[in-house]
Amino acid sequence: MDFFKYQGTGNDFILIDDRDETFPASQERIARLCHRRFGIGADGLILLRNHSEYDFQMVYFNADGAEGSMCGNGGRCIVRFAHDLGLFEKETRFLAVDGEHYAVVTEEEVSLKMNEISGIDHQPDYSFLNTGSPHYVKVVEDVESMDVVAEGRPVRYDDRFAPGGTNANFIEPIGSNTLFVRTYERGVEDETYSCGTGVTASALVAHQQLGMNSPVLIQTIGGNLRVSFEVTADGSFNDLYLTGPAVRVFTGSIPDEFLAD
Ligand SMILES: N[C@@H](CCC[C@H](N)C(=O)O)C(=O)O
Repeated sequence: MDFFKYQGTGNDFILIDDRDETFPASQERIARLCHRRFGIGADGLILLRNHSEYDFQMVYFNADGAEGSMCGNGGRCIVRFAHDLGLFEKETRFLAVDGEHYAVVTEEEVSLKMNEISGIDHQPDYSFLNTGSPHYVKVVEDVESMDVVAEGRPVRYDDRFAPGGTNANFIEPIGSNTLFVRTYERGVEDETYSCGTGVTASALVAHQQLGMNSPVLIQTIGGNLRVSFEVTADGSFNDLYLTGPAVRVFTGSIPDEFLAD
């Protein structure tokens, strides 16, 4: 079976064209394919399937092999994949676990529309919101030198976010409208180079807590993204877009023994 590897600002994914629905999805198999020593290596695996009302459907699994909530960078990567497969020309609508998404591609970038966000829970030392996946966001000093795994893992498993847990983002303003964001990702159980739903959450928190305006520019370990949005009269965020590069990095074939039971 063929596979494709894409990355969006260093958040990397195995993409499978599963329009014939023959991929034998199991948690153990997907975790093995995502393993960086015993498999292909990736932060997640994404199936592209047919859907009668959309250009395609995205089915996302975290690196631990469990089906996940929405993945923003994965969403941008599957849009690039669908474009490479010739499923649309410039604009697309597809279905993901959190509903319909619209996206537009250029040569350099994929811009993905995220769902409207109605509220952010601001606590004294952190904020929490769901941008398709749950995100804790904390403003810190010197984010580049902090130990994201040591700080993020206890938050990910904290009782306040049980039973599902949360992703944990640490953000620092590095310009009037620019943030540096680092993320501990649930389901990868490590820091990733970038997290699209996390970056989106971070930009909205930065708007409310740090006075940043749309578009908020984001630096991650894996590259640059930007988040644009409109704020409605009731304080919700709509016309929310996550924009940045999404690139095919290689193609290959999964040996039959990996796919056999
Ligand atoms: N990398 C993702 C987030 C994927 C979901 C996350 N690991 C979770 O389980 O909440 C992104 O780019 O948004």
